[in-house]
Amino acid sequence: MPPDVAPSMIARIVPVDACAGERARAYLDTLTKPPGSLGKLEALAVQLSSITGELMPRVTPPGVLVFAADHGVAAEGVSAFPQAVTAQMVANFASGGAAINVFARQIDAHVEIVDVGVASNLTMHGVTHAKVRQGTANMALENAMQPEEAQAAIEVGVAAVERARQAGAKCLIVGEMGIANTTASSAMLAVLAGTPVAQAVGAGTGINSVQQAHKVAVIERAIQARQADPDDPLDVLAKLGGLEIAAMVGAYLAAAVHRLPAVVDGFIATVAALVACRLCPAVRGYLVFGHRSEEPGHATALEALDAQPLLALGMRLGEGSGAALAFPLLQAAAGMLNEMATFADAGVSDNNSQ
Ligand SMILES: O=C(O)c1ccc[n+]([C@@H]2O[C@H](COP(=O)([O-])O)[C@@H](O)[C@H]2O)c1
Ligand SMILES: Cc1cc2nc[nH]c2cc1C
Repeated sequence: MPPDVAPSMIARIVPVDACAGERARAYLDTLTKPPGSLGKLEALAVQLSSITGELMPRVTPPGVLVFAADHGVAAEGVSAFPQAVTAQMVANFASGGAAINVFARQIDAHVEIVDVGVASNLTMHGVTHAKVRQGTANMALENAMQPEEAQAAIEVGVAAVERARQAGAKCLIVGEMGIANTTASSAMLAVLAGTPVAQAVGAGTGINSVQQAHKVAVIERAIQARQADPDDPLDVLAKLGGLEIAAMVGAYLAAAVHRLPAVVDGFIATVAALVACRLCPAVRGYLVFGHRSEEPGHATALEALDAQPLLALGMRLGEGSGAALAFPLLQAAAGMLNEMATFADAGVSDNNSQ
């Protein structure tokens, strides 16, 4: 059995640098604006300094990582779309036609699509082959993954961050694609946050209320049968999770190891972030929450992480789309620290001059 990747990563994570954050906070008040007038952007600038340890943090170029995998629980009829759409969308990502491709081009991001567990064999150009298995098992009938498979999928996420870093990425935008992964995420969230399943379940890709009641029943049955330990995030991940969700956990851990800001996307991404933060609470400081998804469980997941996302655009797509759209705000926050003139530089009277 391979050595557990999560503990070895966790040992390398240090909390964000609060002193660097304080220096940025003080410096912001010397810039040519009334103190605090850039609101949440100032808090974001402070966070970027505390993540990188630098008064003048850099977030460009960003790297987009999209992890794709299938879910055995799709066989229970919990999604509005057939399982084949996962592979079809991976092909669409590879040819540059998906929303994430468009948004990534707008921010000059390098994009890597990683097959961590798509059910069919993919051979197209532009997809990294890192398949751990051909989709998870149906969690209603058996554990979604073996613990070693979850570990291997975490390792896929770690390795992808390493490649993004080698390619020069200064900020990570992490996304996913996987038909039925809202079912896995809702099950994980219900166990990890101790909330009723009905509160963690939504329409995903667009199921109706009758189908949603069925989805709740499938998840309740799976939770009852799997008996995942709520105090053991890796147990929850392996028994109820997904391969792409595990890869995202690995990506967030690796971002923290390398002191890179990671922009969290929607519901599935936030549940993965919750696993990473339960494994290592110091990861939380490295995460910037891009948007609030329409998926109702997202509110519960965000609350569990005490997170307030930057945007709320009524989106529920996934792929990293909401995180990519939030990225220009990180650019603005970093740009403020790097480029704004101080009162002294610009010869502008500050509020202590009268
Ligand atoms: O990111 C979100 O908040 C989000 C909310 C609902 C659906 N999705 C996407 O839709 C797919 C999962 O939906 P479903 O209905 O198949 O479970 C998966 O590919 C996700 O990327 C994503
Ligand atoms: C078309 C489609 C695109 C997606 N992107 C992320 N999840 C998705 C689900 C569907 C169904």
